[in-house]
Amino acid sequence: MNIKALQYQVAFGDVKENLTKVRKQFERAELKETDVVVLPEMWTSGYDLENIRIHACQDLEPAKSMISELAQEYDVNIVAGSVANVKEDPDEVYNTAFVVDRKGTLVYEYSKMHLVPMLNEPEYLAGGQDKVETFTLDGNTCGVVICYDLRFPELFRDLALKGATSIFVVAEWPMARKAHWEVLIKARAIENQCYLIASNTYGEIGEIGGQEFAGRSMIIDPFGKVIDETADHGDGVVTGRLDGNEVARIREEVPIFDSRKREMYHFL
Ligand SMILES: NC(=O)CCC(=O)C(=O)O
Repeated sequence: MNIKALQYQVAFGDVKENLTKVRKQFERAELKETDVVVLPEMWTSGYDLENIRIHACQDLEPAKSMISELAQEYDVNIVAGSVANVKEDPDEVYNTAFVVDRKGTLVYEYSKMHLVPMLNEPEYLAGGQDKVETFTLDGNTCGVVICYDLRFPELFRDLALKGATSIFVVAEWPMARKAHWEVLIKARAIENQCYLIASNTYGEIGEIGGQEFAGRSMIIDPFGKVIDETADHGDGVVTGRLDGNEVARIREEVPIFDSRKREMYHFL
């Protein structure tokens, strides 16, 4: 699969502007021969949590319809980052990631289970209750997690054991903890011997003195090598070709899945 993960600045609390921005990013990204496009976290609203109910999508709309149109127009699968989203209960807003295939069909949806205390998410958002599952894009088994989830290796192991060979991380990761971002993305790829594809936003977002985000979107191979990365600042696209045979080769060379001792891991 040929992947492009987009790095751009999400507009704070402006859903209309953010929908337009995504269209423009698609126009600029030169998507010929691309199989999957990846967007960052909370891309319709940013972290405007005080007004999140106003900005929230309802059952992923209007974001899903626009993404579905783009998928068909460009003939690509889209790991559509995440959006603030209301489901049945109008009082609960989730941070929901979703994925559509080339036909524009929704193939997967996941609401962030680990809410970030450092960004006040638990005060404004509801935590997702569904277990993460894999989904298939062009015959490849994939998983998606959202930003702070990166700190929970159990989640990644669960996806790897369910067969994921590529895991997408959609993020608005702050500059204050950039060093963790870089190390953890690589660690999750190495320990699960799979591709990690991470899309982050960058720059100061919010009112004056708002949160600064770290950029540095990346694609890492199953041996931990950086295939491509962006700078900390500025719009950019990371590009990589993912090869299922490479995952199998690395897993044979360093056979950690065979060496696991499940019965010894008392916390499981
Ligand atoms: N948007 C996020 O989940 C940020 C996570 C974060 O700030 C951290 O893990 O550190």
